[in-house]
Amino acid sequence: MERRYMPVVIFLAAITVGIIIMVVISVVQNKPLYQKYKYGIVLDAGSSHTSVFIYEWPAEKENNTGMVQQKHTCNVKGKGISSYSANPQGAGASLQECMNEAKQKIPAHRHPETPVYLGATAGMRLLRMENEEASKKVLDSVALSLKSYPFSYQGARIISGQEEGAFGWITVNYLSENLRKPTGTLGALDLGGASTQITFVPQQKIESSDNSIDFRLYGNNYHLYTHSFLCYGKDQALKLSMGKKLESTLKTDPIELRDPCFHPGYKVPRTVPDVFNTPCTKELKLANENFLHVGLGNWSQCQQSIRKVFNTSICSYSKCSFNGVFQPSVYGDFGAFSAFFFVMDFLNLTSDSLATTKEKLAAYCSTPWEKIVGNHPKIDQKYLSEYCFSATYILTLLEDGYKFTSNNWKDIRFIKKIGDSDAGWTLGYMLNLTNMIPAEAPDMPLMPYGGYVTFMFFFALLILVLLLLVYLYFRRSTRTAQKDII
Ligand SMILES: O=c1[nH]cnc2c1ncn2[C@@H]1O[C@H](COP(=O)(O)OP(=O)(O)O)[C@@H](O)[C@H]1O
Ligand SMILES: [Ca+2]
Repeated sequence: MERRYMPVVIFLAAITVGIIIMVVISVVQNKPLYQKYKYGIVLDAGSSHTSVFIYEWPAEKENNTGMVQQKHTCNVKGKGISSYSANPQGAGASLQECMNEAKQKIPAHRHPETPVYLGATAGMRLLRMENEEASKKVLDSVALSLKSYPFSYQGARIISGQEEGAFGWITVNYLSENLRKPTGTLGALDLGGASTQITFVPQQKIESSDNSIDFRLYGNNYHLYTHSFLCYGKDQALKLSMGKKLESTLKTDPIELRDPCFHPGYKVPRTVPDVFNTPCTKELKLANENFLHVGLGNWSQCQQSIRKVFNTSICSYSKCSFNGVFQPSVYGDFGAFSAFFFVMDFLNLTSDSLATTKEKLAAYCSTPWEKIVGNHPKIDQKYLSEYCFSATYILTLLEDGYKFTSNNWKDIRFIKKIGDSDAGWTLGYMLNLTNMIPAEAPDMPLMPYGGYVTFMFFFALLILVLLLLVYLYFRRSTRTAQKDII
């Protein structure tokens, strides 16, 4: 081969190698060239109501953190499934409207592969304690209803308090993309109507095995503390607290229950079984079944009365939250969701110091009931009348129960959603059951997307320049050759 062609050969070889590198990188980087979405459905059968969550994720990226998003939610009309104990068929029927909506929201060709899970929480735990047969019938009824849809039915069951706490923790940390980073995680505080959960990575040893859960996620080990207090959701706690007041006052004053946790001017006739119709309160045999529930609107007396539902005098560990339950010192930031958020957000108390929160709440509780109703004509009066109690309960639970202080109060973030997805146990439950959180970290793309685009751009530019140089070189050498001939 003539020597003058050597540079051409080298240029061509360089170009070929360049093209091969570009093709290889683009194949590795863009394995899925177009995105297909997959779906999953979880029903949260809570004590007060049932919600249907539809999740969506890119089919090829299901093992990456933060990829699963909430696409849609539907609130089932009426009360929670545990309220159908006398009419179990009604429980299954109640789900129809939301399940039909799910059929509309998910593309038909995905229906057969879309898993459906139903998890029932504390309302059903209480019904199971009260009447196991009835709780089975209710679960059978919702199972039958869910099986009639074209989705892939994966079961309807009562989840444990530990699962409820741990999956809530997984949800908030998955959505905050904390799981693949060496940085800290977010503790999870969930307040329901019938139970409440606290879950976090503690700094101290976990002294009771009931409160300890271990996970290996994306190559990291997590040693979690979790506890679920049955009967300490806000609706059952109200019954506990009213029950205590009734026990001490009805004997002397059988007509009126004077309650500092309700607004002055609030007066509602109630019956004793209204308060004692749950396994959380002991049955009281009282001749007079009717009483008048009268509000006093006194925040500090309200807090005093709520403190009585927390037993802090027994503890067989180095430290306890309440009722003899082991709890290490709270550590790190916390996401407080569900009713923690609903109540504190309604009262605009999500971003003040603990002292200011107490001051504002005291003023709110002492506001006359008439004025509260006038200010919020559209809010359901049952919810409205209970916000003073609920917020006082939340402060007492967090401060006296879990031992948050004015110093770490700001570590509690009252949240409803992270991105488009609700904070709650449902997402974590689905991620776990579909094995979407691998124990080991999945392969990362070769380079971040921005770096990839820049790289490809400059590489393409380089090849263009090389082609230009080859062209110029050829033109010059042919001209020289022609001159030589002449
Ligand atoms: O808009 C609201 N304002 C106040 N409380 C609410 C609102 N929406 C839901 N809640 C309350 O949140 C709680 C949800 O509890 P859930 O039904 O999940 O019970 P569970 O988790 O104990 O089984 C209930 O006490 C319900 O009344
Ligand atoms: Ca709940």
